[in-house]
Amino acid sequence: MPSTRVKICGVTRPEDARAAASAGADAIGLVFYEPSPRAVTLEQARAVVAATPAFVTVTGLFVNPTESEVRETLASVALDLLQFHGDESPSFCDQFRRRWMKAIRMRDSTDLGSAFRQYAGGSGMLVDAYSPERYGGTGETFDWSLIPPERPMPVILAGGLTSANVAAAIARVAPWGVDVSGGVERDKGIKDPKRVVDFINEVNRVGKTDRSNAQ
Ligand SMILES: O=C(O)c1ccccc1N[C@@H]1O[C@H](COP(=O)(O)O)[C@@H](O)[C@H]1O
Repeated sequence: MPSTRVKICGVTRPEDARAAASAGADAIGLVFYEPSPRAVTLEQARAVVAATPAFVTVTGLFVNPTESEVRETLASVALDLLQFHGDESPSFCDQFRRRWMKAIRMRDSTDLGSAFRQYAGGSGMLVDAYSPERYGGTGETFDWSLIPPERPMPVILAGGLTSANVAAAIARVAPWGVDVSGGVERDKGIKDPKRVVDFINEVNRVGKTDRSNAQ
């Protein structure tokens, strides 16, 4: 039985990528969205990628980018997976010949079943907390019962996760993976190695005995 996968998002420094990989992260995330305090330049992104070992998936996070922004980033940074965290359409996400996942910001009225159908071409669906002020990285959780048990694709749970609540989240949602940013930081954009280790240890403690739903 596979353990729940872990992505450490908002990495800005090579040493944080190395620490995440050593702690057992399956993926890291680079934020290409300038308003974010975790945004990286292309140069920073290349340095992080160079420090990331094989078999750790490098994810590029975008919020309502233009097509040329994504293409220019792909031409310059070796990304394995694209994460679209804004209002991108399925055809926009699908045009880069790269695996991608759509982030859905959950509110009480969100119909996740419809989102699964719309974004069926993705490699997964990331579910995050809704905020009227920000597109993500809010550090807020949401009502996990909004995620239905039937899932046609892997679900990655995000939003306000920490080592203190990730076990409960996995027990409740049984996601394919979890994604964390603020919950493992020392300062915005600077990861805390101990928090990263504590988070991944907690996932591994409970994740192996749970139903890690691939679907
Ligand atoms: O990290 C950001 O600054 C960010 C900005 C815009 C969109 C998404 C962003 N981060 C993603 O948000 C979720 C939840 O983050 P947190 O753990 O609550 O801090 C996660 O997927 C981040 O990758």
